[in-house]
Amino acid sequence: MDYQRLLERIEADIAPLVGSGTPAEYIPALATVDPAQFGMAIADLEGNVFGVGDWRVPFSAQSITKVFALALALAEGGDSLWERVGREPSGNPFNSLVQLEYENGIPRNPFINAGALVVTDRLQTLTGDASSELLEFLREESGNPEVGFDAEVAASEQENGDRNAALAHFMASYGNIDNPVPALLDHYFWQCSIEMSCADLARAGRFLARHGLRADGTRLLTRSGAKQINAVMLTCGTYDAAGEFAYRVGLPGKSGVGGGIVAVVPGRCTLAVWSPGLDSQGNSVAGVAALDRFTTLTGLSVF
Ligand SMILES: NC(=O)CC[C@H](N)C(=O)O
Repeated sequence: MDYQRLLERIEADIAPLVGSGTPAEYIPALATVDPAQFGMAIADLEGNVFGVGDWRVPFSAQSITKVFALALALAEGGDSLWERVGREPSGNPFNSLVQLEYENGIPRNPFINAGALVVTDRLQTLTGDASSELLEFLREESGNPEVGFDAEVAASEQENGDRNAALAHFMASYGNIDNPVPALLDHYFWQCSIEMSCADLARAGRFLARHGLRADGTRLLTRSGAKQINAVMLTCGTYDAAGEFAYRVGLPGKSGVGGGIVAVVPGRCTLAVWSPGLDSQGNSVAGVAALDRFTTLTGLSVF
């Protein structure tokens, strides 16, 4: 398949949508990003990367990092993580508190903030330095040693982090957080602040398309483990829009409020798209439309 021509067609098709929606306003450092940007990249399993638009521009990966943190926590600590976090869609906004009390401090899934805090807590216990471990992993998988934290975004999240702090303290009251909450929040905010381009993210996500094999050919996850993460991405990766995303795109995907989305075609390729304007559920308007075009034009969905 000529991925380059395909990407150019998609870019032209969705051009009218670039700039629609609004960048995340609750994190001030993200609110000022120019919404009129769009990039998209495809990394195939032979090592090629194709891209259009702003595909080499680093942006705030935000919740996309939750997939990589989950993969690491499962690879290093095994399935006991699932005793502390579920695998069901929440049907609620990503930063919602409402289910936690009547579900005894067990978050619905690892991709809403509450669940991601549990995953980072687990990774912190396993490694002693969750955010640095994650950064190192992302550098290795993307092949880009320049991937780094954005200190301004991390500080902005910390200063406006009451909701995440509330989630973490509330889960700690149920015994579902092992580390001191301030240290956990620190690692979580640094994790969310990691800056990557579409090219970096498409490369870094290839282990999900390669059934668990890392960039260097070693195994991170079993074939079944990779399938399981892809399945949770499909059902929970875009929060309370996961049903709509599956309907339109038909691929496992994980979004972030920086406007990025990573999607996986198992056995074939990984896609990353970025455009900062978000819809009301926190997913990139032009990004979802571009992935919708991709599966519509190619038939490469999991269905
Ligand atoms: N959906 C997201 O990307 C949310 C991540 C953001 N850092 C938060 O914790 O609120």
